[in-house]
Amino acid sequence: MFGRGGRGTRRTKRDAEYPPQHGSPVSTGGGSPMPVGPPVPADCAVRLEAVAKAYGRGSSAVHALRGIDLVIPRATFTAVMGPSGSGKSTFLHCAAGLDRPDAGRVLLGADDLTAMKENQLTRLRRTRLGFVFQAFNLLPSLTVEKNVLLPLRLAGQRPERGRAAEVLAMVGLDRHTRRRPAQLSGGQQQRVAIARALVTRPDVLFADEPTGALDTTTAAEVLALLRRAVDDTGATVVMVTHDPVAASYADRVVFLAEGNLAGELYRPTPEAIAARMVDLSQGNTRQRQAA
Ligand SMILES: Nc1ncnc2c1ncn2[C@@H]1O[C@H](COP(=O)(O)OP(=O)(O)OP(=O)(O)O)[C@@H](O)[C@H]1O
Repeated sequence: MFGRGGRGTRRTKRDAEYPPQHGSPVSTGGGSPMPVGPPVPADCAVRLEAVAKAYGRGSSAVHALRGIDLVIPRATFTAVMGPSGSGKSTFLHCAAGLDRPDAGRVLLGADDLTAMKENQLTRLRRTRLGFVFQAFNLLPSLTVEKNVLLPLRLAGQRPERGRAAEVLAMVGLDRHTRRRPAQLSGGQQQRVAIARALVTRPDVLFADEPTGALDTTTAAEVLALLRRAVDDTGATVVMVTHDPVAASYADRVVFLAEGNLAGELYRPTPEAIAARMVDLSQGNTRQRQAA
């Protein structure tokens, strides 16, 4: 199993390197109207360029994302936060190729997701991305091992049992390979989901409220696992959360408000994140009152 590093011991050698001090900015500057940006840095896992997405049309359109420019470096843990309705889910769906932006580009490494056909996108999601959701989404009729091997089967790769054993050992569940999901606790099910997301060695693991259904102690174990996946295996994790404590496990917290980037914090405390969230929520309330 990954060690139980906890939040007190989670900093690594990357502390000296991230955020970058010179060149290769992490935010790309905001507001560039052109989808053609500077060359993609070699260590860039995901890059969003002027990404915009609206639901509906005309005066009733809801502008969920209003031109997001963001670089997510490899082997980093990014949390995405913001008030309800600020665009977090839309951001995650666009960044992970689950939804198409109306404008702008999303690059996974050097590959432009927004230029891909649907079948290419499906293949890319199966082979190069991992997903963890609040509701675990395990198949109840399959054993733990078969759930973990499923992405390899779907990607047309050999379902190597050795690889399943490896990722299940990472998450501390190597003795539970033959159980069914219903025979596991919620925290254990989420650990299986993390093993499943890591089995293909994805370029990026996207997590949508991964601790939303867990108690505080179990949530801390799951977050420590995500942290260790970054620190020990060089995974790149992007996580949407409402929880400042969960977000404090990340290297960087990116804030959204009304579909715009609204700042970022590096290696913040839960208190600093909560304070920023209060500011953003009050801003939202003031804007609603002024409207
Ligand atoms: N399918 C849809 N049709 C119409 N409007 C939508 C749709 N999906 C999202 N929206 C709207 O887009 C905006 C951004 O939604 P999104 O779900 O991305 O926000 P969020 O920050 O994830 O919210 P929450 O924290 O409440 O889950 C909201 O105003 C929402 O009502």
